[in-house]
Amino acid sequence: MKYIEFDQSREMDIILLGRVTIDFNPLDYYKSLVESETFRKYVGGSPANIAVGMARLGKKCGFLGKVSDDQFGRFVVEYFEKEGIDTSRISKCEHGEKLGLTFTEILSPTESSILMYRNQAADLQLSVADIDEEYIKNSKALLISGTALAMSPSREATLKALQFAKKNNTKVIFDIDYREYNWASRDDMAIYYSIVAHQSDIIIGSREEFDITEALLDPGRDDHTTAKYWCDQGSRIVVIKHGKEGSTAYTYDGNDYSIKPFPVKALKGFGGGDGYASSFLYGLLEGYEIIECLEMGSAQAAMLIASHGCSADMPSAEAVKEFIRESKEKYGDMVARA
Ligand SMILES: Nc1ncnc2c1ncn2[C@@H]1O[C@H](COP(=O)(O)OP(=O)(O)O)[C@@H](O)[C@H]1O
Ligand SMILES: O=C(O)C[C@@H](O)[C@H](O)C(=O)COP(=O)(O)O
Repeated sequence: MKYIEFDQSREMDIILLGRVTIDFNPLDYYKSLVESETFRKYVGGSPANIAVGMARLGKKCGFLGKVSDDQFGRFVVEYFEKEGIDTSRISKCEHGEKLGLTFTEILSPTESSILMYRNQAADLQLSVADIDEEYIKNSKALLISGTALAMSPSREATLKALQFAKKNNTKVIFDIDYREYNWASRDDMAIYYSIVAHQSDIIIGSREEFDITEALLDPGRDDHTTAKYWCDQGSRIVVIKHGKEGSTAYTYDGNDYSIKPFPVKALKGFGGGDGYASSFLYGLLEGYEIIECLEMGSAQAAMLIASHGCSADMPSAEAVKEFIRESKEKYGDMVARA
């Protein structure tokens, strides 16, 4: 059963809107950031990672974002171009705003944290003037990363993109992508997350992210109540992730499909979410059954957990499928059957 029908006549598969930044991941990991001395630089930011992920899987991606007018801004644009991502809607900041920087701390395979430098972050300078209807109309889907709603002018730009997507039947994917930085209050998060969630065809988030989104509605829901609420509001698929416990996709017809994480030798704790979104959405765009989308998402998430980088380590579709074949031989099926 296909839960979502994309307009296959459109040239672009997906536009990613929001944060593009730089990740600095320690090469001398398994110690604290206080002690780490050597870092490798990667393109970062959740929607940017997903753009690279989906481009490597073979999808035609475009990015709607803002970068600094300096060497780092050039680095990310050139990296995207090398990956075949359309950069025609990435513009430079004009008032000296700088790309956000993320220093990651990898204390152990299971304990990681991130430290973000996001004062006057370039990505949050995206403005309504940067959003044009034709671009959105030409894409099958638009992914909105929740952090883009944290501040003006990016907040209004995001809501403008959302309106054009709704008007033109461009499917809206909302990756709640909660990052505490740049938000003025929990109420602001609940207000803006829920505005977008109410209009999304697909919502992806962790339990904590749904709790934040629902804080002014009816806090304390369980997963089934959350999924039913958002599907009653018009969503076709609601994905709730539970880290190492696995994840479930709830569909508008009242069904749910669960997948366990693939066993893997973890290197770090982050990056899984972006790997997951890349393959899950790839599967949907390919017209796969939802359980196959989940299997690919969970597999790619595990591959990212085992890698040093996020964007740079995104695999090809063949590599994800090979990983699934090998894992199934060793460990059996990851589909959690009721
Ligand atoms: N240790 C792990 N081993 C294998 N897969 C994992 C591991 N931790 C997380 N994952 C996978 O990554 C996905 C996303 O992780 P999660 O922590 O839920 O989201 P996020 O990274 O966005 O915070 C999970 O649903 C799971 O499939
Ligand atoms: O999203 C960011 O700005 C930082 C990412 O580039 C980072 O590497 C990361 O934390 C990925 O996290 P996840 O995929 O949500 O686990």
